[in-house]
Order: sequence, then C-alpha cells, then structure tokens
Amino acid sequence: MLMCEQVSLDLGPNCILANVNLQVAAGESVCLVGPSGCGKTSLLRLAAGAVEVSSGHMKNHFRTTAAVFQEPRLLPWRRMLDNIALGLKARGVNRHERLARARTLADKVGLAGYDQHFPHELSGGMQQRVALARALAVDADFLLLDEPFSALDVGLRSEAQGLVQCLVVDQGIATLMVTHDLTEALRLAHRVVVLSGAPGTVVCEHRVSTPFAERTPAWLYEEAGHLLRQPVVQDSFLFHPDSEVA
Ligand SMILES: Nc1ncnc2c1ncn2[C@@H]1O[C@H](COP(=O)(O)OP(=O)(O)OP(=O)(O)O)[C@@H](O)[C@H]1O
Repeated sequence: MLMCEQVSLDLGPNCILANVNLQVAAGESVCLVGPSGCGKTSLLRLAAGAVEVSSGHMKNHFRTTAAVFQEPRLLPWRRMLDNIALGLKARGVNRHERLARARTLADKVGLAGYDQHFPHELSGGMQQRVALARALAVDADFLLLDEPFSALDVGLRSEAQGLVQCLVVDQGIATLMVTHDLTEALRLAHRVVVLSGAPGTVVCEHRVSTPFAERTPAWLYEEAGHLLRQPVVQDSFLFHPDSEVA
C-alpha cells in the first residue's frame, strides 16, 4: 500500500504540494488529474522515493515499484529484448534467464517476433509497450505511470490503455497514473483523484464503481460530463461552462 498523509513538498522557495492525503491499496488503480503544473509528476516522484517530503508522511509498502514515463526512454543501441531485460541485468539475473523472461513479457504486450529490432525500428506505440514490459520485468506490484500514452495517436492509445487495464484486472498490479485525459482516467481507474493547482492539493476523489467491461466510450463521455459538473472540478480545470467565450 502507498500512504500519503498531510504531505507537503517545497522546491526552492515554492510550495508545490500542500497537505496531500492519498492512498493506493494493493491491486488498486488510481488516476491523478489536475491542471498543468499542479504537482502530479512531483507526487509520483515522491511515491518513487526520488524526492523527500518537506512535511507529512509518505510510506510506500509495495514490494517493487517501477515507473513508465511519457517518453519510452529505451536504450537506442540495445535490441528490444535487451531493453525489456535491462532491470533484470541490474539485479544479477543471468543472460539466459533474463532473455527468457523478456520474451514472455514481449509476448504478453503483443511484441512477439520483434526480439531483434532496435527502438528506432519500432513504432511509438510499440516502444511504449517495451517500456511497459521493462517495468513489469522486475516483477513490480506497483506501477507509476506518468502520462505514458499522451504521445500516442488515438488507436494506439486505446490499445495501450487496454493493456494496462489487463494488468490491473488480471494480474492485480496497483497503479498510480497521471493523465490529462479525464476519459482515460475513468476508463482505467478504480478511483480518480483531482488536484487543484498552486499549491497542489486533493480537491475531489471520485470512486468509479462501474465494472471495467461496461466502461464504453459513451459511458466514459457521460461520466466525464458528470464529473466536470462538480464546481471543485471545474475550478481545478478553470473550466466554467457558463462563462462567455470572447
Ligand atoms: N526541480 C524543480 N525545482 C523547482 N521547481 C520545480 C522542479 N520540478 C518541478 N517544479 C515545479 O513544480 C510545479 C509542479 O510541477 P509538476 O511537473 O509536478 O506538475 P504537473 O502537474 O505534473 O505538470 P504537467 O501536467 O504540466 O506535467 C511546477 O510549477 C514546476 O515548475
């Protein structure tokens, strides 16, 4: 479990996050949304242990935490399987074993047959799937996802979202994911957490009880509409439906 209690983060003279309370339980998928600059990535960095809280308590009780970023961050001189196996090498797993595990994961993310390809020979969506497989290779029970699909076109994005949904539903991997896309959050999350800006703080938590299989596109847009009708959410996104457009 991840537990944030009254967490604040100052960077230089600026208060980036203030009194954030957030929990992610085992197997739970939580999506963070909020305006640009409100501290979503900073919160992921705190969860990853990359930065220390300025005040409050942050405890990550998951066994293994792995991260996937907006850019796949693959090693261009390494072939696809070696990129997936990177974390295993760092953990001292022998080459035969790590390639076998990487191949199993490549199959799982739909990349069978591309073992010997270099990153530049793969599409953006495929590269992002390699990054996901690399995170899974270390047997993570908690994934931090920082807008992992924002650079993908609509079709690839939907495919990648389906993959993450499978990880959550079939394998019970917990996720904390940052996205700008409310419909993406509603598709993938058990809970959507809305942050407001400057400094970032939680203004709304929305539990999504509709089963994943029933979250059709029509449902997603309707549910996003409901959420955006809440004044705190509108304020967070500076979205005022009744304001005049000049
Ligand atoms: N190393 C740093 N030093 C000082 N300020 C920083 C540092 N990193 C981030 N910030 C500031 O912290 C604030 C929050 O940044 P962060 O990247 O966490 O926001 P975000 O919500 O993820 O933004 P976006 O949605 O645009 O990606 C921003 O104002 C940013 O300028």
